[in-house]
Amino acid sequence: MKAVSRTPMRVLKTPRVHQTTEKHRRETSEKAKDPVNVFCRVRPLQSDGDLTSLRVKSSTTIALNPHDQLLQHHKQNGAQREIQYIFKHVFQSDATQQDVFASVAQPLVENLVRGRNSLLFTYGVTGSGKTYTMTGNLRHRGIMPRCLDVLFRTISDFQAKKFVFKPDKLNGFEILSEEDALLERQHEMNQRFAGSGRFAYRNKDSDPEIASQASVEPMPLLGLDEDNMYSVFVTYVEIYNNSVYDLLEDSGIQKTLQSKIIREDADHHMFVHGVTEVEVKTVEDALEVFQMGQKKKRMGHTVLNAESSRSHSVFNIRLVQAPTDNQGENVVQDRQKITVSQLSLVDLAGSERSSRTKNTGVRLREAGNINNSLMTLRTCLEYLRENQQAAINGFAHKKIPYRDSKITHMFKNYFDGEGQVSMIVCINPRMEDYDENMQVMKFAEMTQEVQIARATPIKTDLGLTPGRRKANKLFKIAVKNLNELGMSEAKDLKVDVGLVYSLGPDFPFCQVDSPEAEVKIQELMHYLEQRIEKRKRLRANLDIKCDNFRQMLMNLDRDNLQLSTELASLKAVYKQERERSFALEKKVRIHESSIDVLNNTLTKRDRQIEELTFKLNEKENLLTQTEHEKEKQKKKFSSKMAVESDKNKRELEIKLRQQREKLHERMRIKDEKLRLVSNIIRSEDLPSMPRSQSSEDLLNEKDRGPFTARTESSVPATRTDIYATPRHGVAAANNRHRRSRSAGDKWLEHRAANPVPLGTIMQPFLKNRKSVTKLTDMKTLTEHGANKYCLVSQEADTDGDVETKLYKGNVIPTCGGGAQVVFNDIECLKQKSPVHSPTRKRPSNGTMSALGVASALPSTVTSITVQDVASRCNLGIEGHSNKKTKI
Ligand SMILES: Nc1ncnc2c1ncn2[C@@H]1O[C@H](COP(=O)(O)OP(=O)(O)OP(=O)(O)O)[C@@H](O)[C@H]1O
Repeated sequence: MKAVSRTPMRVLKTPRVHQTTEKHRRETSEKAKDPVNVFCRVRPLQSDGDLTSLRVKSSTTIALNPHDQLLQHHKQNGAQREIQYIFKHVFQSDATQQDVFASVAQPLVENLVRGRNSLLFTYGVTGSGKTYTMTGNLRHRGIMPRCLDVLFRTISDFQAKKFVFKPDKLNGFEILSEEDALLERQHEMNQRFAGSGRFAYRNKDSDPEIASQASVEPMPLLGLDEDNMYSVFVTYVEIYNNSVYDLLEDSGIQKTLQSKIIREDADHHMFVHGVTEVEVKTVEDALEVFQMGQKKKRMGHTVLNAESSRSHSVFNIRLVQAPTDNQGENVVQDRQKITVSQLSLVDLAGSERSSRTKNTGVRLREAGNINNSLMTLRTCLEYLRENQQAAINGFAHKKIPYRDSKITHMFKNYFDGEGQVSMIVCINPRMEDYDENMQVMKFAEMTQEVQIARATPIKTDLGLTPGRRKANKLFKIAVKNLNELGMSEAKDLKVDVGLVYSLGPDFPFCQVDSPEAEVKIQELMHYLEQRIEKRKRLRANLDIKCDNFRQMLMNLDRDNLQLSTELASLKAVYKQERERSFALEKKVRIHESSIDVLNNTLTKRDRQIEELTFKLNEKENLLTQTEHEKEKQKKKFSSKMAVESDKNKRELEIKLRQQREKLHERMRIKDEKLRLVSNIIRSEDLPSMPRSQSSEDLLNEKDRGPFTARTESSVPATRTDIYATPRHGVAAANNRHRRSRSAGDKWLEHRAANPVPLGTIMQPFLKNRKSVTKLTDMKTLTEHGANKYCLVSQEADTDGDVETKLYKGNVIPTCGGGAQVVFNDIECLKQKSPVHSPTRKRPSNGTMSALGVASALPSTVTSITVQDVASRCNLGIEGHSNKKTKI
């Protein structure tokens, strides 16, 4: 920044920028001072409807404009329309966190690495983005995590082991021996395992917030002294109501933090007495410590009912560095050689006035304290600037009231001493903040004019060879590699990196015109003798080195010669191998081309297989579909068939029932007829019934069927008479089958197996007869060629009289090849029982009783019923032999 040209100033009507004088600039550079770097960051508007009071005119200039209504008010107060301010850089609302870090904080981290102190603070009204800029959030990491990140990346390979540097509680550090540091490390580890101590809670990778904040990859910084060892320490304090609190303090069960005092160390640096300094080895460690501080801060605020924006937060990063020894492996055990540099990151409280926030009570006190501390900061900077200007003009100095506020007291040595100070002015461009922003700008304007002495880098030169650490490291790697290759001579190799080609300190100051000239000359002589001595030593050393070098060169030359010969032979071998390799390559190419061809074929085949598989799949699908269809049809038909068969079954059942009913009906009619017939038969005195319509005729008529001709006219009336003579010449149903009487009738007698012998005077006349006991079908009739049929039935009545009835009929062949019997005569023969009274009794029912004649009649006769007789009488066999018998 061109310090003077960027001094902001009010512009009257037309914007105008003041330029500081050339004299001021020259004097500043002469004293190697730098102005405070003031940057401006404009945050985005919260909503699109918000009015803005600010306009960014260029990368360094902004203009503040009051709104029209406000303008009226300001005009009345004598304010101007537009005021321009110039900064080192203006970050517009779309500037990224990385932009801000790269421009503002990266140079400060570089300072830190080079051993210089820096201070960076954010200033602005509440909600203007101070914390956002300094700390940021998970997605938009602020300056602090980025500083840590870049710092650790830079020193990662050059860090001292933990506890090599130990804070001495007076803002300085001491160096522990390797053994002591190891003990400390073990102690810490024990504490961690035991779950006590400050970092007992620590668990790496446990906090995603920390992990994400430490995940960017900035480029490491330049300017690192690679022969030094580094350690990073952090402190985190809060200034609230003008009291300093240590946010990393291990307060145990106590909830409230104890306020700390600020003290000055031996080098006139201010520090918080008894503050907890935590050594951190990684960025994650550091962020975890910060988070712990944040937690404490929130807890403290809850206890005190405070607001975070009402306190100043100071996060200090301290880098401790010290040179390494001759071998570049350990830190030189000399605390005088330690360099401590510090980067203080300060997030100031909101700068608004108490009148605006309309605070009362505690809040008013807070606001008052904030105002006081910021006012003191302002006053201090103002006085500082005035003093600096007065010093140029030779005027008296004003006493700067650093002690009036903790924040100024803490950073006194930055302003009084040396270092680099930067400030980011955070602006919320909304119209409501116009007045506050004006105040902020005024402060920024004044701050930019304050000059801070540039820190002189501390050179910790021990006279040791620069780069010794790296050389040593490389040498070790080389030895290790040789050992791995099995070269035994590697063990004896030694590296000499400690050679010093320096004649020592500068000549002492000699002024020989003073009274102490003698002493001075003596000192000078002593110095020169030492120098000559040293030179001799160096010469001798140089000679030895030169001899060694020469010897080495000769060895190298010899080796070179040997190597050249080897190389020539190897070249020849190489040539041969190359030719062979060419031949092999050629073969490979041929094989490759054939592989290509095969691959092509394979691809074609694969494609064909794919196509066929596709077709097969299609076919299979079709088949499955057809089968499915078939199955469906089958199911359909089977269900249809089931329905049909059900229907048929039902119909058949109905028909069967009808048939059965019909049959029953016919049976009933037949029974009825038979009953009548049997009644007629049993009637004792058979009156000569007119033959016109006897029951037998009725029966015959019914049973004859369509193929049977009525015999009524041709057959003479049958008379049932116990004395009836046998009749001959029964009319045939079919004239064609009539037999002549002269031929003689052939009788088929159908009787029981053991008939009761007929003891009657009258014997039945059956000439040319054949007896059968069973008549199953027409075969029996036709077999014997009978044309007459006689059914013999024997019954015993209740008096024991045996009655033998002979039912006679003609056998008439039928058209279907069967035969039928037409009964036309009944003969009744009776035997009187000698044991019973001659009184005749009619049988009570149609069944012949076996009582009384049991001994005389065989059992078969007794079982013959009228029904049986009727059914036998009614036997008409017709049709073919395999046809059912018709009844
Ligand atoms: N440049 C920016 N870009 C995006 N968001 C921002 C920016 N600056 C601030 N904000 C947002 O504005 C809000 C207020 O910001 P922040 O807390 O940093 O203000 P502050 O000045 O620190 O306030 P306080 O004085 O109360 O601490 C936050 O939600 C933050 O994310």
